[in-house]
Amino acid sequence: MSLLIDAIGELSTQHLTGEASPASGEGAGVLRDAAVVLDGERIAWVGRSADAPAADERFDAQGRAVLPGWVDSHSHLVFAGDRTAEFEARMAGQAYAAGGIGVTTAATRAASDGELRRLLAARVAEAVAGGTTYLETKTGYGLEVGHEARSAVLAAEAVDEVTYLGAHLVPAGADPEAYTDLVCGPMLDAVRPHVRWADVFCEAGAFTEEQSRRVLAACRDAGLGLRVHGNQLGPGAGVRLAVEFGAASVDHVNFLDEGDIAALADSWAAWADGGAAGAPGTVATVLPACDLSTRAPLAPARALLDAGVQVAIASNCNPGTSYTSSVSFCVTTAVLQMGLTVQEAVRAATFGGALALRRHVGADADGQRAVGSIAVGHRADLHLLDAPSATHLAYRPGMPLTHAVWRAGTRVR
Ligand SMILES: N=CN[C@@H](CCC(=O)O)C(=O)O
Ligand SMILES: [Zn+2]
Repeated sequence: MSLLIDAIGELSTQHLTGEASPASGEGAGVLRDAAVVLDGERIAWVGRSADAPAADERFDAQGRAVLPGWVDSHSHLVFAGDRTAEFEARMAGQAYAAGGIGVTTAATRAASDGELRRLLAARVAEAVAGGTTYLETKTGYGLEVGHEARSAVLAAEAVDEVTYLGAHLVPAGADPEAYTDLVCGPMLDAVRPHVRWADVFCEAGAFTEEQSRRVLAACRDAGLGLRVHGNQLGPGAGVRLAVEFGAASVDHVNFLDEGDIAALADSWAAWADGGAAGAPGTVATVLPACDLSTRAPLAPARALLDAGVQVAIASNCNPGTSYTSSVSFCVTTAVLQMGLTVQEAVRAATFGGALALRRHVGADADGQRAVGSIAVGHRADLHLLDAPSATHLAYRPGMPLTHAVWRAGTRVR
């Protein structure tokens, strides 16, 4: 069954320069008076409305804007409980500290499988309703072999990509070195069949550089892709470790020095913008909602882009630092407060997220279609705004602009 989405006022393709998009013949960026044909789960055609082929059905976009669905490459959705009191204390001037993770860990361990499954499904539904079509989430509120494995299993049922974050916090009373051994050994073995990625919170109050290095090495040796929570609460080793280990992404990046930015930029030196040649480097993932909720200095997204670093924007939805899955809100904030243009922010929240999850091109070894950009053969993940252009995301902050969402060719909102 094919569907022609016609009369699109503005189409943000975000596809790579040089990548085939035969119908349009244009490079990365924006098409006006456009149309897209979906065929099953894939995009079959992209181009001008006037040239659109016939399809089984037609949807009239009535001049509205279409973007790729948001690719949310950083969230922590497997949790129970609430941290309102901690948030209120923070708004009264208290600083965020990693220890709050322990509160959520206790509530999560106490929840039944059914309760966690219900909470997770509701959170995924909220994300989709806001235009997210591809979603990563992490373990990290189990912090014990059985509970981490349970979180991984439940996450794998509900989202597209699962990350093992046993190295989120050393549980109260545990010896840090012995806990790191557990994360690198029995816990990793239990979680491994259910996850594609591993992450470590390399920060004061969480895991030291040496402990983080051990976790990254063990998880790399187990065949997992790597990600790092780094430089969130202060300067530190997270960014450099991420680059050294070839991590796909380092996330937060609030406290960077020139050397950190140079290391990230160097990681992209061999990557051609065409995406066909050279290995991608380490994406810098910024989390604007988290920065606001923790009253942290905003991550230097503008400086990172100017240095040639590929940037992603993600929600970091979690009960401690960022209790929102609204990528639209994050994009708005990146434009209004981080100095990105609208198209830079849209790209970071679509193509950038896909790059951070290494799902940005073609069909990979898993046979999965590319996400995060609109090009022939890619997965048909589209976000139709109730607005004539993506600029309205920043021009009309906070307004409910998600009009329709297609995920793998199916209308989900
Ligand atoms: N920084 C580490 N982890 C989460 C917060 C987790 C929590 O406080 O519950 C984050 O990405 O912000
Ligand atoms: Zn996080």
